[in-house]
Amino acid sequence: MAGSSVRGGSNCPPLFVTEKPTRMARYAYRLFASTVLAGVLLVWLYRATHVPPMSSGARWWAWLGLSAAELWFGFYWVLTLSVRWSPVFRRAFPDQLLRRYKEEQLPGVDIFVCTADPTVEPPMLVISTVLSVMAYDYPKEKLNIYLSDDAGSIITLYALYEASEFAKHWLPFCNKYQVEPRSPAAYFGTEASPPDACDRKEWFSLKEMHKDLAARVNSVVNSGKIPEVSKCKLMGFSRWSENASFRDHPSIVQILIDGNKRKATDVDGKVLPTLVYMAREKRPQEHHHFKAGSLNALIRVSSVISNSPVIMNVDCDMYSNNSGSIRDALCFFQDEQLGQDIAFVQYPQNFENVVQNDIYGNPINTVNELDHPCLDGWGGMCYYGTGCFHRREALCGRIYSPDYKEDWTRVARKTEDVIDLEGMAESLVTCTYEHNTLWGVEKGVIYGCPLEDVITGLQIQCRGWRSVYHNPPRKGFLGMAPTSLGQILVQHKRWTEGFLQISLSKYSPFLLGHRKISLGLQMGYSVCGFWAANSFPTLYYVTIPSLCFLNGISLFPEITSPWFVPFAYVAVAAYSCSLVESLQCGDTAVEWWNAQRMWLFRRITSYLLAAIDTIRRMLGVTESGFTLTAKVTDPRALERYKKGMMEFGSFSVMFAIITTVALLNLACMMLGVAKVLLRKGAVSLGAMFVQAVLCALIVAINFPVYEAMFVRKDSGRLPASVSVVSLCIVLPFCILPTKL
Ligand SMILES: O=c1ccn([C@@H]2O[C@H](COP(=O)(O)OP(=O)(O)O[C@H]3O[C@H](CO)[C@@H](O)[C@H](O)[C@H]3O)[C@@H](O)[C@H]2O)c(=O)[nH]1
Ligand SMILES: [Mn+2]
Repeated sequence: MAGSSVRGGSNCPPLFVTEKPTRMARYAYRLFASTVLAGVLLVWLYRATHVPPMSSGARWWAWLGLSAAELWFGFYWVLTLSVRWSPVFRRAFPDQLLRRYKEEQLPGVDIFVCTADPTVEPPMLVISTVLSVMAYDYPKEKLNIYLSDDAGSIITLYALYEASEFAKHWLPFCNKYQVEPRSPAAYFGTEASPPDACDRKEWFSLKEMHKDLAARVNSVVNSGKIPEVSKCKLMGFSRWSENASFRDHPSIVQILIDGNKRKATDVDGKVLPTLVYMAREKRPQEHHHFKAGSLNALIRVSSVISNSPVIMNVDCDMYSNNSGSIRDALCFFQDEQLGQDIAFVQYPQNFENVVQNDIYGNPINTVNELDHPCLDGWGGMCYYGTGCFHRREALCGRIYSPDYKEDWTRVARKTEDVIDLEGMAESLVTCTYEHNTLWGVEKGVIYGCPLEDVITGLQIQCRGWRSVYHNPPRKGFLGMAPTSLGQILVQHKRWTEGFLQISLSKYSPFLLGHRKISLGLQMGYSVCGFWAANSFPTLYYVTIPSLCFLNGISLFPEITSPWFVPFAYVAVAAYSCSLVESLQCGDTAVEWWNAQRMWLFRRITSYLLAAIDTIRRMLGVTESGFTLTAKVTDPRALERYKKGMMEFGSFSVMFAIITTVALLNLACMMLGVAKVLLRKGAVSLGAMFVQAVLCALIVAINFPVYEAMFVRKDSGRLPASVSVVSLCIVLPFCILPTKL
């Protein structure tokens, strides 16, 4: 995509540029989209003008449902145009930044890492992330790292303490050899031997040191006991009482490295970044608001310790993969011409643990390479909760005004005395602190929604700020994608519920964003906002036409009819376009095919259950929660994942739905074809052609399900209980009246 630069003239060279696809490419896409739109309209027209007589009973009902489904799909497709319409691509020039600002003129940066459970999120994983962000290529005295531990676990503090010791060797090493990535686990995990530039002895001794660190931390994880020697070195350990627990403990803030102190130096005598451990107070009767609550606590704690104008946050499993990310992000904030109103810079989510041809279609390349650049094009990439740089003022509720001038070099520390400072910080993260304040409403991250991040970003944009999306060639962050079907579906259910809640609340992009953000952006948000609404039409489309096929009820135009053309055109055009996009964005054809399967599975399970649960919650039956996404997988399951085998294993309603749909279509296809051939000969297939193809495609895409059901013997296969339940549902449909 060759680009044209959009920027007015100025004296100093820009810190970033924005590129767009060529005008030709944009118009070609729009032309294509209008032909598809014409097809959609014709499909609607056909449905409206060929309604069967009501006396035809089943056919009439099936027709009605199908029309509604197609009406929705058409409408939804129009929404998705917003994330294809006008992508923009950003390029930052950190060298210019270096030339323009001296080190002491650069802003301080506060980095937040969140963890919530030392069993689901192993402390070694957490500290690898912490070490990767401590090692950013940025003046260390300007860098402050805060770890929020929602489990309030002494083991996590211990791991962090060990990390602070290891950092004294790791940071100078990274600096000396320009190491990438700077997560020691990721680095030593991929590099088997020292690169040429490295001193061999130094490299091996550091690797050994890291191995020892892992051994010490893991032994404490296993035993649950902190070694006495460490206890003497860090006062924080004495703060845990016998009866403190996950849900019931006081607030603890512990400054492990105080960057202000001269003695906090690495082995080369250079300053280290400030490192702070925080566990906010938890009491069983007080709602803690999950990750949103910890982020707000971190904002307050950091406000008395460093109060940097820039805040970055990552999930504990998302290490920094690019040591230049801070400088890149600052290029956007500090551009004199265009940076004024930028509230946050979001990096894409990329995953370290996905394999080639991932069976779950995990590499979300089209989302990262197309959807997000388009949101950016509308002036508002959304905030995704991790890998995002924020302007503190905007995050804390400031409304954008052109007169406002940021003081990038401000430093604020309430008191020099560390003990006082910790005490002060602790008083800001008690359970009652937020009572009757605007925290979670106007200030900080918004509460009450499983997608706190998206809603927060939207609110910031509605206050007049813009956001940008930055996707440099070397990925900024790498995280862990769930690698089992159940986990993925559950994660998507949480997201879908979150999006649906947003769409139905006063925070809906159409209400909150009315006249504040562009229509394109409102539509862009709604693409995810209406995920849940896709569930019912999709479920209908993958069951009813097949059942009708079995029963000889035709629902689509005959293959010889001119009305067949729009149906065929829309389907072929939409899918080939999606395939081409996917290939262009770097997916393989297999990945695309797998992603289509996951798309189907998510729609008939995660989206469906999310819709049902949201309705139940609106009726006051259930409360929302946050099921942590697993970060460790059973080694055998991991092997299977690498071999491209889908992981089922235990009973779940979601699996039962998937299997039922798969079995139903298999039965319909076999019985339906047999019937047509036996009774009427192949000629009569004409009226059923579309349904036969649809049914066959559903069968083809469900191949891994049949395999898991009938062929596989490993522990990840479909449990017999799921098969039995599905069979009981499908059987009656196969033997019941063939002429309804
Ligand atoms: O009570 C809680 C629950 C979670 N977390 C942290 O939140 C992060 C994200 O949780 P995870 O289980 O990994 O969820 P994912 O589904 O992987 O998270 C995605 O979706 C979330 C919203 O649902 C976003 O907040 C995340 O940034 C995004 O990566 C992790 O670091 C957790 O430690 C907390 O700090 N406190
Ligand atoms: Mn995660």
